[in-house]
Amino acid sequence: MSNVDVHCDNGAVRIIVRERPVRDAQGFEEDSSSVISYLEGTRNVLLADGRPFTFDKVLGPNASQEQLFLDVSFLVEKVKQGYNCTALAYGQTGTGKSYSMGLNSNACDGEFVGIIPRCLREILNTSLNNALESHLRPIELNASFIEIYNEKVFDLLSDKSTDPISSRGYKYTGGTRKVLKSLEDCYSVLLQGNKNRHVRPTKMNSQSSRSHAIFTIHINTFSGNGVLSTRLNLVDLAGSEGVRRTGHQGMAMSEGVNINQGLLSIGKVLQAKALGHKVVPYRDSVLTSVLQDSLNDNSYLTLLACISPHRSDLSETLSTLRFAQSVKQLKHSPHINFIATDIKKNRLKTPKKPLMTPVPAKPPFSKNTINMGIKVLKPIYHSNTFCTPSKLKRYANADKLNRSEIGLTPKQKKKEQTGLFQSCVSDLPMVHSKLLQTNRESTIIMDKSLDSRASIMSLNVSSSTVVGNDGIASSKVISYSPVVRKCMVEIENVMDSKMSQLMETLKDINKDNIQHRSEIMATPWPSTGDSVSAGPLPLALRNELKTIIQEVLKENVKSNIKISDDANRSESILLDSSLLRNDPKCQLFATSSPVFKVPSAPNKELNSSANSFKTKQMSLKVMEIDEEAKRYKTAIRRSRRISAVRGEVVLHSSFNDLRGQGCINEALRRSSRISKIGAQTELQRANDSSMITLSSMPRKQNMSHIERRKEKDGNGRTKQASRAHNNVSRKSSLNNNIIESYFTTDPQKSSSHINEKVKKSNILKHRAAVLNLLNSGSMKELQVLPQIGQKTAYQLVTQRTLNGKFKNISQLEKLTIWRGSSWTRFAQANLLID
Ligand SMILES: Nc1ncnc2c1ncn2[C@@H]1O[C@H](COP(=O)(O)OP(=O)(O)OP(=O)(O)O)[C@@H](O)[C@H]1O
Repeated sequence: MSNVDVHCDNGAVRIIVRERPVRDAQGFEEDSSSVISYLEGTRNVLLADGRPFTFDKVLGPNASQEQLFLDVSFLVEKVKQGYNCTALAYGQTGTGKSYSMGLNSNACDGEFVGIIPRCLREILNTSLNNALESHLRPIELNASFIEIYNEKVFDLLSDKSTDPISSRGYKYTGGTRKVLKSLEDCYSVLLQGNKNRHVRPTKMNSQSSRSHAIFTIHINTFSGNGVLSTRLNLVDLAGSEGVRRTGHQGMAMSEGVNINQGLLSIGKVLQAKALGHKVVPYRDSVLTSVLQDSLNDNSYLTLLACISPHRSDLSETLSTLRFAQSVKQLKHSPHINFIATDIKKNRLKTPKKPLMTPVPAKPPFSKNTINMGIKVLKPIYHSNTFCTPSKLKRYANADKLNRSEIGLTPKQKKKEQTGLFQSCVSDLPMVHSKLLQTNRESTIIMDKSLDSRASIMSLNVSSSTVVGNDGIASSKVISYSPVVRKCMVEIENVMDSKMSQLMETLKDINKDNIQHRSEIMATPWPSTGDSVSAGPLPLALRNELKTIIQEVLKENVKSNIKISDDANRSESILLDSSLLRNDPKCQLFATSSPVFKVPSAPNKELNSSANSFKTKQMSLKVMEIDEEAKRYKTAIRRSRRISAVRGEVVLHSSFNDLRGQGCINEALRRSSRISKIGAQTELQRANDSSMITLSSMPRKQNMSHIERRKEKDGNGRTKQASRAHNNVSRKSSLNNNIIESYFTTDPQKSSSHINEKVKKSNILKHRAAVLNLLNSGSMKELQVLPQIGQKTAYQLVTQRTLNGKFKNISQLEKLTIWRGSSWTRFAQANLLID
């Protein structure tokens, strides 16, 4: 058995096992034979009672302190490089931990000096050498010495070393630091700490350490603009011991328990780290919480496992060897602890972001601009302005503001206008390009005000659908703004004059071709939605056009079309000048813009008899029909309601007449809501004028319509059918009474001097009828009344069911169903209040 020099690797975690010499047989029986053996030729394998264990280095009982330090000295090198390092002495009591670490009584003398003084000496020599070589890298050495005794931290270098500085639950913030400038300082620190340490003689060791001692060498190396702050922790753990063998009692036994607890917790921490657990129980004991920085991954760790050669200590020896093997599983990856102190200096050295590129100053005028004494304005973006993203965004929005409401710049708008005119001209199939070229300048007189307005106003070109008299979409058309339409009227005028010239020319040439008119009429015209093909027209088509244009021109000459700048009057203007447009074959001018929302049927009527009416007469006629349509709509609505109540659809003759005149087209476009408002207005008007009956012509017609319908019901039905019908009509007789009450008064009387008594009695009758209807009518019947919708009817029926019939109007008014002015509107619409 010989001491084996084992080559150590440079791993972050290293395990060194040292066997102490055989103890003297004092006090208890000892077996002189050792249970530890070593394989020859190997330096890192030992056999404990025949069980092999492999470590980084195994030191036999004859290994000197110098040999041990050589295996540990690499930690000194790592500390000087800037890494945190920890040397941990672990083992059974009396196995030479304190001896190896150099914390026994004769620590500073001779060859028995342990690891701590040797490290101090090595580090101190290095710092002195560096100080001599260069003043740029001075080293600052400090030492702290604490112990953990009974789960309390004691500062061994403090004057009050007996007072704990921290205990379980309180964070350890560090002890007294002694500056180390010479070997004497180092020795004095060691002696002071050893003197204050808790030591008790035991059966196993005459100077048994009863605490875990932590000697820390703090090294601050100034490097450049920062400090390398590292520390070397040299830990002498208390020895594990069995109460039975040591024979401790009382305080000594409690010390042993705490010692074993600390060792157990450090074992748990190392095991958890070795197994890769995310949660490491550092706070299980004060020992592990103090050593947390030394046991983490950012540290070089060397474990010195001290074992006993005696068979009596075999179990403890095996336990220590197993613990050492588990620590070998740790994978540490330490890094240099550099603390930058000169922050300002570092900041200055930090590369700055390149400055934002300024927007080049754009001169407001070019260099060639002659200075006419005008004060040159400063550019908006001067050279000192940096073009930040927010500014760019703001300028982009400013550019958008210069655009028109349709998103076009003035230049783009002008371009669009030019293109529009060109397209209008090119799309006119009957206008030949040569005609426009001749005498154009003398004919076209574009108003400048129009031009300027066109540049200001938007083009507003949109497409929509033209709805025919039957309510079916007939064609898709394009609508333009009033300005564009005026311009198109100008083109019409030009075209008319050119057409007249053309007709005069063609009149003599193509007389024979007119005979083919019937064939041309059968030729299908392109639909409005299709693009009209440009190019030369067939001869037959031109002849047909000639006839149409001749007819139109006659009217145009008489109409004396004028263009007004008043955009509001563009409706009538375009109506008057739209003779070409009214022709179904000239659909280019067709439009569904609001301008052309006048009923189309009168236009048709006018078209059919265009030769017999003058333009002014046409306008008057249109206005008359339109007014009539407005007057008829109330009567139409009421007759339709009566029909709906009776469950039949009655088409009044006047209704058909209206349809023929195009008024029904207007009525169909109106929503029921507008109709209700109209009815309310109508009733309001009747109320204001103190006239119950409607004296106008449509009301008369409506009255006659109801009477005729009654006669028809009486004469045209069989007895059975009329009986069944009477059942139905009886139900809605109240409704009819209400509605007819509007018409029963003699119009002559109402128009002249109406009798107040008759008026009052009629109102009372009417109110009684309304009340009866509210008390007996169904939901559907109640909705016949103005201002009664589905919801109100439901609420009225509900109130009637819950509270009984309504006795009078005031009871009706007190219902909670009315919201806001709904009662007033309902009462006024039904003449329930004056
Ligand atoms: N390798 C060795 N060479 C010579 N003497 C040794 C060696 N190891 C230990 N000793 C001696 O054994 C005795 C006990 O050593 P030490 O106090 O260091 O044990 P320990 O492990 O620290 O015990 P404890 O844990 O109780 O403090 C000391 O007197 C010491 O001189």
